[in-house]
Amino acid sequence: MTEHIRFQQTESTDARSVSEAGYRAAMSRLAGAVHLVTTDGMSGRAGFTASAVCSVSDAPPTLLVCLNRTSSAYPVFSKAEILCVNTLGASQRDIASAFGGKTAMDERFAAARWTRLMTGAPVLQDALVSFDCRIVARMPVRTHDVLFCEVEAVLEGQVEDCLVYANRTYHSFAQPARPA
Ligand SMILES: NC(=O)C1=CN([C@@H]2O[C@H](COP(=O)(O)OP(=O)(O)OC[C@H]3O[C@@H](n4cnc5c(N)ncnc54)[C@H](O)[C@@H]3O)[C@@H](O)[C@H]2O)C=CC1
Ligand SMILES: Cc1cc2nc3c(=O)[nH]c(=O)nc-3n(C[C@H](O)[C@H](O)[C@H](O)COP(=O)(O)O)c2cc1C
Repeated sequence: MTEHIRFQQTESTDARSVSEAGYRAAMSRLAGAVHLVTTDGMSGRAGFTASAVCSVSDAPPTLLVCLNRTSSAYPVFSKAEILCVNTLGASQRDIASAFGGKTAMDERFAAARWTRLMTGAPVLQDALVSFDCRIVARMPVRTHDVLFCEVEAVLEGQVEDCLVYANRTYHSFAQPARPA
């Protein structure tokens, strides 16, 4: 059962010093990993490209995903109990674009090959790493829902360069070798 957490909205002031466009321009300077967030089940199949993904806790392993409520994927995710966060490698920017909006859901999923782990959520074959999750809590914050997800299984793919999103474009980042 998903826990619904209430967010205390603070009073908005009319005289905002930072505009939406100014905030987005500032955020575009941050480099981040690119993920496909996917789900499948009674509520349907859906997926979207996401950069707003963050580790919350390692005990139990928990991450969060921020999903805009205007997204075409939202109606499905609002009822979903499971999801998979598939972190992309540098060779997967076409899949990132397909899931980045304005493409029909069936067409998005046809652009890649899929498998499953524990929960039944779609796991992208050849992802850099996939986190198979159960959604344990939701918090609506402003325009987005924050989904808190407990990680039930992890699949690490072949080591390749990471896909990075920065300055509104995709880049490759060489995965440093792991210390012995
Ligand atoms: N967190 C989110 O919801 C994100 C949404 N996007 C969406 O993808 C599309 C392409 O974006 P860009 O080419 O990067 O240009 P952009 O100027 O729309 O976004 C620049 C940066 O601002 C942030 N951002 C953008 N829209 C946001 C939103 N609605 N809520 C919170 N943060 C947001 C992200 O960090 C993004 O990398 C846009 O429609 C954008 O809204 C992109 C990145 C993150
Ligand atoms: C690089 C990138 C990162 C994105 N990150 C997020 C995100 O973290 N959360 C989100 O709700 N939308 C994010 N989006 C936007 C969604 O992928 C996209 O809007 C979504 O697929 C909905 O589009 P649609 O309504 O046409 O389906 C991102 C888009 C791109 C290109």
